[in-house]
Amino acid sequence: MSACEFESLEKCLETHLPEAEITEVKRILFGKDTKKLDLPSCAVNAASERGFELKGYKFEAVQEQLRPPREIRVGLIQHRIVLPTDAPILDQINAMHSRVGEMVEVAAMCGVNIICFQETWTMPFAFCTREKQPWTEFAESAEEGSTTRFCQELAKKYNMVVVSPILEREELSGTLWNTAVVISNSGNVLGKSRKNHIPRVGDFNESTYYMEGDTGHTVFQTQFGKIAVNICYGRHHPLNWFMYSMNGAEIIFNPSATVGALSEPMWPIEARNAAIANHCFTCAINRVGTEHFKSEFTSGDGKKAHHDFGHFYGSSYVAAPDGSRTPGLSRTCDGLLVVEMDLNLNRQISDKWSFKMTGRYAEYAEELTKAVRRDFKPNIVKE
Ligand SMILES: NC(=O)NCCC(=O)O
Repeated sequence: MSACEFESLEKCLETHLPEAEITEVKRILFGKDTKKLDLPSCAVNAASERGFELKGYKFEAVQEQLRPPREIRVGLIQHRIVLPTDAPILDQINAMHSRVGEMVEVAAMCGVNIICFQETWTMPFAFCTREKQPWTEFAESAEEGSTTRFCQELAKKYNMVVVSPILEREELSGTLWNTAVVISNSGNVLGKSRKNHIPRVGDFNESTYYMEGDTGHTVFQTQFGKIAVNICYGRHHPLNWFMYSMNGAEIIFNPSATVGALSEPMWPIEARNAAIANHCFTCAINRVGTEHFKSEFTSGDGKKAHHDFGHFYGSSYVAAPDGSRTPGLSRTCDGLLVVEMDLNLNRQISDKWSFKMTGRYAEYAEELTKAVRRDFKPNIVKE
């Protein structure tokens, strides 16, 4: 079986492990069991008719005496590109709008309050090619572009916060950015968060296209909680997660595009670890499928030129501050993951483990300030 045919680790465990052992294996691998959500049959039927996986889970918190529960639902959407990469650009964008639109409608049936799409969701992940044309033509204004307009309609129609990661062209300067547009459930653009860390690994030649973000670690106060967006490669940087959390994020989304050969063993660990370390929820989203490009490109490793990036392995999941996590969506199919969470869990776990309280931030800040200077001398004691 090839990597792009293997459906999921969870399915494999369930198929092959004895009944008596599966509960213990899952407890050790995934933490406290997440209950399955009872999703409405209209949503289940619509997902099946429209050919995508629909899964729902619930993280619970203790009922407090003084604070009411803060239960909300998030939706994560992963999908493959709809049309071939050489179809006319507008057709590709429109096809993606239509696919994601029908998935968001199902999310609305499931009572989702905040939805997040995958990184640069309106286009193929063409940055492997290093060609500027035609790929930069997918870039749009974060405030006025057709994709933002489309998401504003969805947000208003379904009373849903929409996190829409796109390739952004800044209107005035023409500069390109990798940006998540955050649209309030009122339909207004609340703001945008630009990708802070640009990969320089494998075929991820993104530095050819856009710059490191200049929006810092913005947190967006929505009606359903405080959210932030740490785009893809930023998940390898623990301090990036940390800074969103320092600014008060209760949920950090990680819209991504990454391939199996490169990052799959890291995928289940990084966002989950960030949830633990920062006493918050994290939501990791990855696209699916293999995208074929007309012109061949090389990977600078002496191997033959090729037409694709490899397999994007999906496996989107949500992690909670207590270290538990949902099962992932499939590695191969389009899917919608609906997760109910009580945001009170963040403070409950913070009170239990106290990582935030016990962090020696003033000391780290002082030492880091020295460490980034040219005249820095590492603190090493020698005999
Ligand atoms: N899109 C992106 O930043 N990918 C980089 C590779 C990875 O972080 O797995």
